[in-house]
Amino acid sequence: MQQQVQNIEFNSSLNPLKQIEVTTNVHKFGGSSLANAQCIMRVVEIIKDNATLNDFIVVSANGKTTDQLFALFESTDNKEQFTVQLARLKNTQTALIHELLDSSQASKLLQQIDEDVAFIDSQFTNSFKNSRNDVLAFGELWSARLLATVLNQNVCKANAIDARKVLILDSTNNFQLNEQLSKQNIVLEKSANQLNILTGFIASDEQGNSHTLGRNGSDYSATIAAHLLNAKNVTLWTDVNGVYSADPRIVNTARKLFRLENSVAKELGRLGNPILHANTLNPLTTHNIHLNVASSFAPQDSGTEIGAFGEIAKSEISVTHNNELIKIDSNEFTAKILEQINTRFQPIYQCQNKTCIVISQQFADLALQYLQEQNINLTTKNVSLIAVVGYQIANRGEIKARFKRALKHTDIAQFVGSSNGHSLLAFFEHESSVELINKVHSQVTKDSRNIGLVIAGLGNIGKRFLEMLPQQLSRVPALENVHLVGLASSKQALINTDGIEVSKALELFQQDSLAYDNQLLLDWLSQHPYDELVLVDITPSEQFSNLYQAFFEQGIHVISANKCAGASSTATYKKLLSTQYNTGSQWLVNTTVGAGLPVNYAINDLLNSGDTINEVAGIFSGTLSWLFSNFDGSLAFSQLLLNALEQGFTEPDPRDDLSGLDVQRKLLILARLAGFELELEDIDCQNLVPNSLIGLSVDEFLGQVNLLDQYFANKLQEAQQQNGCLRYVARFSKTESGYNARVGLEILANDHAFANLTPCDNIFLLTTNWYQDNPLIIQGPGAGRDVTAGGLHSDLVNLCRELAVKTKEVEIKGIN
Ligand SMILES: NC(=O)C1=CN([C@@H]2O[C@H](COP(=O)(O)OP(=O)(O)OC[C@H]3O[C@@H](n4cnc5c(N)ncnc54)[C@H](O)[C@@H]3O)[C@@H](O)[C@H]2O)C=CC1
Ligand SMILES: N[C@@H](CC=O)C(=O)O
Repeated sequence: MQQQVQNIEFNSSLNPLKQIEVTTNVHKFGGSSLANAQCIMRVVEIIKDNATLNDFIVVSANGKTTDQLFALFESTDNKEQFTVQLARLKNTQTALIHELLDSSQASKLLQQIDEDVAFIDSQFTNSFKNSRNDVLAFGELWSARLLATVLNQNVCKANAIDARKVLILDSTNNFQLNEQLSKQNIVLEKSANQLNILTGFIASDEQGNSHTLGRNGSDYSATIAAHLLNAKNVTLWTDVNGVYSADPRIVNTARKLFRLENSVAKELGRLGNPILHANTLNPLTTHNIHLNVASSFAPQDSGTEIGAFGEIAKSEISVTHNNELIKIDSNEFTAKILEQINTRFQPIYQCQNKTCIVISQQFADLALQYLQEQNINLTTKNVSLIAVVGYQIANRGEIKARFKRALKHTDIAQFVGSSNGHSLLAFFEHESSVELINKVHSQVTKDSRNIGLVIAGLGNIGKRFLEMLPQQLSRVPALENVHLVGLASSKQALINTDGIEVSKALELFQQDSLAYDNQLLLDWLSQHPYDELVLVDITPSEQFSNLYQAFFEQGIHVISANKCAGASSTATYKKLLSTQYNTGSQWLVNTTVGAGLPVNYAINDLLNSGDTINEVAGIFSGTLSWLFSNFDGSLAFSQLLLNALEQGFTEPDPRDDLSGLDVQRKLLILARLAGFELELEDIDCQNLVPNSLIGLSVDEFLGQVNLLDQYFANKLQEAQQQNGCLRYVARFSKTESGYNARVGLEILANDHAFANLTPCDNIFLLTTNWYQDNPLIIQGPGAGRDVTAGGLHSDLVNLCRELAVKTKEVEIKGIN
């Protein structure tokens, strides 16, 4: 959370950014994010929403400017072509300036552009001999100056910094960063209480010569700056909304990886991942700096976070491929040559016997030139790579086996594990086909998605659900990627994005849980780093069920034992269903009626198969079933009620059973499921709680529970006089004009189907078009710890099966 600090001066006439002290964050915007005036204004909005004063903003050149600057060097023998290209560059910049700035702000920048263009023009005559990097630097310089001026005009004070005054490379040490000098410089150059806009991509040496940090070097500039500034976060704002489990342009089941372990991200970069470049992560490893990849086109999406994470993030697997590699074989590599290759050309692979290396084609010319100078005999070959990457994946036998299975019948040239253990590499002497990459991805990831599980309510049923969880997770394949990440009671919550050890969950909850309120819970849930989040509501709380709307809006799936939302007003219920439908979140409510009995599923199946429900009747309360089956006068009614409470059948407040409210809610849930629209009040309900016991607390009620006894003794006598028995019955039937619905105490004949249940059993009698004369009956225990917790587990498995086949259309700006 960002820290608010008072008393820092800022230009109050402008829309101020949040002001913070101490921590600096670095935001880097790539060329496509700054391609035109609209993009730049979008970046300004992102900065307003996400940056704080004293942050560093690192920029690439606008759009294709760097490509166009490179193109100038190809026209050194054609002045006419050169002039046209230079004019195009100038026009792009002047148009941006005019579009974005007031005339007073624009004039200074326009004058600078004129001077810069004149300088570039002057270099044509000497074929850019010594000024190549100076010319390339203009891309980032223009971009930084423009953004700083736009921010000054619209948001807050901003200061453009030429990175050549800051980042100094050591010409005596392979042009490595001179850290000490660069650190001093960045402190000197940065302006306090302003935004500092640093040019990406460029640096200089001690003599003041300009250098570039290679293609995509701006990411590297950003992480270097973060390292020098001891920053907390670096966000790479780009045109994709994260790192995917494979290139989403060719693998349409690729899923976004919300969190990547540092070493895995580094390995992806090393192997040529198009988003994480090889050098980018190097400066981050010494401090605990978080790196985020996010889309400037969809800033509200959560991107990929890279850092030191625990087991869940470490279990992520991805597939990367690279068709632009070159394999160099030689028996004459010496240790010294290999060392040079390692430092200068970032080899992807080096064979154990040191007779071959594989490097990216990007370095091929330079590497071959270097090897020629060493006078060694070698052969070269173009190769391609498919790599499976994951934390210590080389030690995960089952992944290796699946990868090999996918490669069966291919003419693979070599299959090896990387020396760091984080990747398995398959090399081919031809381009890897799209089909093969898809096959490998599907085999090794099994298209699985990480599912976070949050349990709210750790009482009677919640505890049992939790007890059953370890065995379920290890036994049921559909739950393979389910991770317990949150626990909540009414006042305390424990949230751990790295997962809560299931076998010690209650213990950890007792030790580490913190006080929370609904807003805090919602804030956390809205930022969860999982593909899917499932919340199991095992509370009796209406107030908690009021959060469902927000859960569904965020795409969170809900499994309810809590009946409040299912029995809420028609308006609320309909809104929940439509939100849930629109966001694709699922809502499973099987245990709200009949505990683990599959009555909800049966009604759904009948409707899906074209049947119509005409009547629903039965005994829907385990507690009332148990009480009236056992109530023969030998024990007082109150004594039996306390026994039911003890056995976990009753609601937390047993008056919810006795009042009929629980049965009324269940009948409403079933009637709605059957397609009828009605309110709770439309169901006639007989309340068995005398007025004198209604307003009391649960404890007070239990203290005076014997006040129930006389009434029920009388009722029992009445039933016995009629040769019948007492049962609390729910009845719903369709009529010509609508429906009849009531729940209440009835005297039934002793041979009635509802009269001969095992105590605690529920019975549901469904009369439908197809089950007309001989209604469908579902009967069995309808309350209790095991059957209810078991029913919730059944919902969880069904939900996870459904989620496993869910494939999301990958939406990436600039791609589709
Ligand atoms: N007992 C049974 O056989 C069945 C129960 N159910 C339902 O299961 C739910 C739980 O029942 P029990 O475990 O018996 O209740 P309980 O009273 O033993 O436990 C309820 C738990 O919910 C927590 N809680 C209450 N308000 C909360 C809130 N606002 N936020 C987070 N947590 C909150 C409490 O701290 C407690 O941990 C109820 O909705 C009940 O209707 C459903 C089917 C069968
Ligand atoms: N109290 C309820 C519990 C299940 O919903 C019952 O007794 O049926």
